[in-house]
Amino acid sequence: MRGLEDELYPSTPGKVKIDRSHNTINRQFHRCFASTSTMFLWALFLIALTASYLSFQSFVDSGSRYISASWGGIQWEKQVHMSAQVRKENGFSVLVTGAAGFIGSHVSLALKKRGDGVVGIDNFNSYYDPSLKKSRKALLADHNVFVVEGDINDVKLLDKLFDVVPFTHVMHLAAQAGVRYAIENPSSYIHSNIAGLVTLLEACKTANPQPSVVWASSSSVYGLNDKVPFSETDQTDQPASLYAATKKAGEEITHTYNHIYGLSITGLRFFTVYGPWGRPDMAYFSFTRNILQRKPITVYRGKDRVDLARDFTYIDDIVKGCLGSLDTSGKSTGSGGKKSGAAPYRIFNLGNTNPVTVPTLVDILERQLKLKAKKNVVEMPGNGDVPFTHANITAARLELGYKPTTDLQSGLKKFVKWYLNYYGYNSKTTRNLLVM
Ligand SMILES: O=C(O)[C@H]1O[C@H](OP(=O)(O)OP(=O)(O)OC[C@H]2O[C@@H](n3ccc(=O)[nH]c3=O)[C@H](O)[C@@H]2O)[C@H](O)[C@@H](O)[C@@H]1O
Repeated sequence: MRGLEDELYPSTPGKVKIDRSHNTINRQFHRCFASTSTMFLWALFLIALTASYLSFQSFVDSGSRYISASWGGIQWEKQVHMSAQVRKENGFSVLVTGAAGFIGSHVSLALKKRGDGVVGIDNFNSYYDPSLKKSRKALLADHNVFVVEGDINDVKLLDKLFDVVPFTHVMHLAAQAGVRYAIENPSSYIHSNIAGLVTLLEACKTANPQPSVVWASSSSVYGLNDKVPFSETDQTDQPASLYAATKKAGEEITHTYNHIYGLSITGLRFFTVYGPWGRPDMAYFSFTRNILQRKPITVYRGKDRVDLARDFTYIDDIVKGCLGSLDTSGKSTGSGGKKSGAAPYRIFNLGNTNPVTVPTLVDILERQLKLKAKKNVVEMPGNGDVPFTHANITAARLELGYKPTTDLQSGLKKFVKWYLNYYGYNSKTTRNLLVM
């Protein structure tokens, strides 16, 4: 049997000339020494191998979730400058975080179209297909909006951005979204929704001038609240998911920065936003995909066979609410990290005020796709979901002029049209698919 020592030498007979003239003691000493050093070398080799494997793994992991991109340099600064240029009197220069995301891309485009300067930042993580985010980035580039690839936890990057542009506003939409995914990956919610938020607020507080901050909270903060419709003054201390808990924490954290540093803060509780360029992880999107691919969909149902319901809100209505919030945000009062007076702190529901059940959502999609869904109806798992949401939007109507105008049927029609076009269901294929 060949030992470790033998493995280091060629096994082909005749290739090594063995010197048999040594005496036995010498030979034994040599063998013993050689075998110890060989084992030592092997151990070193194995340790090095393991270490490089582990570091490669962590590189792959971090790379796929938060694509590390390079930034900086004259050309880069020029792009940031150009993108931030304001093209109307009293226009804003807005830093939009999560700009390659669903809501972020729509808001960025709307701001740019009305003459505000916009710079985006997005980490292009792989929570859902990053190619969709890249397509949104390309669309924004066509409209002269530059999206910086980077993470809101990158202090140096944020400082650099505030150095290059004196942003008047920050529209903070970067987040780890998704209610049920928190079971699988809790730390990503802490990374983006807590640590990232604090890093961003630190940069805002130190910036001179301080920007006004409008940011995305969530209807999920109402958690197990059963008083309908949900009002901003209702209790929000019973979150049903870690996602909701991080959004609720965000409301408290932003309050602190408003109180201590005089940052103007507006938190928007979005209610299940849907529409073209949407998020593939959401029910309306994944149902559409599966129905078209003739795959089954899972429809959750509440206790006692009660249907779940959501106050589904169309993206264009949400964009109007975001712009209205920026327009009415009022100024931050601090400078150099010090507050010099009270600044606005506001929270608004942005919903549709017309909850629709999940089976009705499926019915509408079936009609629009002209295909029957293969439904698996199962009891809602205890993984963070809530049975229904319903927004009271009185405050947003009064203060932001917010008035949703798109019902679920019309909104889904626009979504389906976009979906078929984006995923290449050309008219011929679509005609084939449109058979019940
Ligand atoms: O309003 C909000 O604040 C939240 O809205 C959505 O969360 P959710 O309402 O759970 O949206 P979906 O994941 O699209 O689910 C909609 C409904 O479909 C149901 N559903 C979802 C997925 C599925 O496979 N089957 C199914 O029946 C859910 O239980 C829920 O009742 C977003 O995913 C969150 O990021 C956002 O913060």
